Amino acid sequence: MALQLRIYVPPHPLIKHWLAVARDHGTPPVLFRAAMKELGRWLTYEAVRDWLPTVDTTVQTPLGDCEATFVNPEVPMAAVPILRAGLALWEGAQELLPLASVYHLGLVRDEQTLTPHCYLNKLPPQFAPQTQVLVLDPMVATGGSLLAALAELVQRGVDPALIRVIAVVAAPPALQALSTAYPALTLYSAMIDTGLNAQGYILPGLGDAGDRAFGTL
Ligand SMILES: O=P(O)(O)OC[C@H]1O[C@H](OP(=O)(O)OP(=O)(O)O)[C@H](O)[C@@H]1O
Ligand SMILES: O=c1cc[nH]c(=O)[nH]1
Ligand SMILES: [Mg+2]
Repeated sequence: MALQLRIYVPPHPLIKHWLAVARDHGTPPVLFRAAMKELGRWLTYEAVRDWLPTVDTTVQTPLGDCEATFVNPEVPMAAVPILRAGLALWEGAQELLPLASVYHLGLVRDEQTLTPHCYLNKLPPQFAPQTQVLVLDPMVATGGSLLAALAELVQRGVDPALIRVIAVVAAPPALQALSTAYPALTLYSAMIDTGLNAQGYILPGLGDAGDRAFGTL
């Protein structure tokens, strides 16, 4: 059977709540950052529930032996926040993935062409085999930035089937492009919105996530 992009919109009240806070145009940067942090936490919680590698063993409680399951620290785990706005999501995600190696990728869209320009690439030349990668990009609009990030990962040996993406708002043009280029990918998003405006912003979206997070409107 052919692979198909898997898109999950977790029906979680906390995700809905923090998305509403982030969308509200009156939300100041300090609260917007808090909302992105919470969205990063809960979307990651959902994204790793059947994905975090575990190892079964036994522990001794004060009263005796007990079967136990730990997160397996041997399996390589990487996180790739796409700057700037992905940093705000990572604030929450890092509390769930303290063992992940963090590789920052700085991408900014050209406002006219909407193509991404890379200004910082801290990815390693090659990832270890079987590395699981969580990519954090809050806005997936045209999908250009995410596609550029995925190309860098795959070029460095990452299996697309081992990549999970968390986003806050995704738009149909991006999902179409992702599904064609990376059918093995899995994406978790707080919401899928209707489309883009002429400037490439998601409608209704939440505006420019980077500017709102860092107060640079
Ligand atoms: O799907 P796309 O059309 O590529 O748009 C999505 C990108 O746009 C935003 O970044 P931006 O370029 O505004 O940089 P910033 O995070 O520094 O504001 C957002 O954080 C995504 O990375
Ligand atoms: O709506 C959008 C689209 C791209 N980048 C953003 O920050 N917001
Ligand atoms: Mg921006």
